[in-house]
Amino acid sequence: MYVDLGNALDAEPRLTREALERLDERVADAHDRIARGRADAEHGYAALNLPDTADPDAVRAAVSRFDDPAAVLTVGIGGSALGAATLTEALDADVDHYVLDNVDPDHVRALLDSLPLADTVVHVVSRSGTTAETLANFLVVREAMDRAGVDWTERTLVTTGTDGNLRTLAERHDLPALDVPAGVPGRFSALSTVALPVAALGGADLDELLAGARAEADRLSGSLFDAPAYAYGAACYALERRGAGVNAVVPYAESLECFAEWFAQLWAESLGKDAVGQTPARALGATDQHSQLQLYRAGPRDKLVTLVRPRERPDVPIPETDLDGLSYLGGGSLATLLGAEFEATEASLAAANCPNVRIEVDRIDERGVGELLYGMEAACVCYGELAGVETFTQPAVEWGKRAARGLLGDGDFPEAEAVGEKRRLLVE
Ligand SMILES: O=P(O)(O)OC[C@H]1O[C@H](O)[C@H](O)[C@@H](O)[C@@H]1O
Repeated sequence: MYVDLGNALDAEPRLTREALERLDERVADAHDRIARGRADAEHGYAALNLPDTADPDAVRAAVSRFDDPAAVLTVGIGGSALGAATLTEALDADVDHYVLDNVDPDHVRALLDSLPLADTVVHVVSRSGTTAETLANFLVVREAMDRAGVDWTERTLVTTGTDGNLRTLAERHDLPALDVPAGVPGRFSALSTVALPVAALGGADLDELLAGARAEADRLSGSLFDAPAYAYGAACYALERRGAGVNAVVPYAESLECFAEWFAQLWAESLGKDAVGQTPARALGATDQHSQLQLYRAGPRDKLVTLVRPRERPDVPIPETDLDGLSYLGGGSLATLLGAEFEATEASLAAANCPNVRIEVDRIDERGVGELLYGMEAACVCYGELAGVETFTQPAVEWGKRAARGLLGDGDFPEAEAVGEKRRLLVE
């Protein structure tokens, strides 16, 4: 992964090279802390060991029972869904991958009605094994398979923690089950049993994916000027401290659209604590140049824009045309056009003093995606260390989960009482 911070300097909010150099001492401390956490496989830090601890053979063995399915349905939410969706989209999986992460009844019904259930693998994923949306959706999927005369126990793979409802269910029905590795929070689990099975079913080379991640891990060092992941994490932290409370992530590749969604969870849940954090915004280049860019360039000076692209990509030629006005396009190519749009946007932000960072990988392939996902995770952990937040918890999310469980009658949760205290100013 390549990180170019040039356009993040001396813009507004103002971050200087000298400030980054001063911050580098703290990056060295952060690196020591991260290295210690990894060595002791502490909760959260263990995720940064996945390039070495993940077992691609076990994943391949677990999916080998499913013979060339037409579709894979991931039933999971948040970190139990976004990593898988990111991988299959980025790597152009050779299987139709669907994700059931929401419990909107219309959507669930329509999706299940459209799936070839007899030829679909259901991968149900929940680290805790208790997430209401996931468990409810799985019960609905099971019943739909029953009704379609499909033996769901033959079509289901489970990934979960050592206990919880999903583990009980897997044991009761003797379902094949993979363990979520210990110490790996959901949003850091893309390179584990959580997302690798669907990537394997889609024909991805898991070894190359992990090799890419390992290459990025090997670049971690005690200076942000030598470690791309830390360069990004530290620059984001420093810019946020100076007022860049928004981080707009703009991949210039359709196949990385979901990556931006994955990044949003990683950044928001990990760093949004103690009144710090950077709000992730999602956009897609070049499409959103024609919608959101106006705000990024000319709106409040509270933003960092992160531009992401591969250095090489397959191309499509643009046919010659005899229309004079289009002669600058004819004979060119779509990749050249997209590259020009990327550089024009970058320059336009810089000209307006909007800090922006360029992140590149060589190609959007297993290696590049492994580097990118690992790099962003390490960047996030570095930012968390610098900000002094608990990167690997999500107490604010848990609050809402308890309130919902209380409302649904799953126990006595004081948080549920807040629902009855809702204030109203209803305008009809
Ligand atoms: O994997 P699960 O335990 O079902 O959790 C799924 C998701 O739910 C929660 O709300 C957490 O905030 C997320 O970090 C997590 O990824």
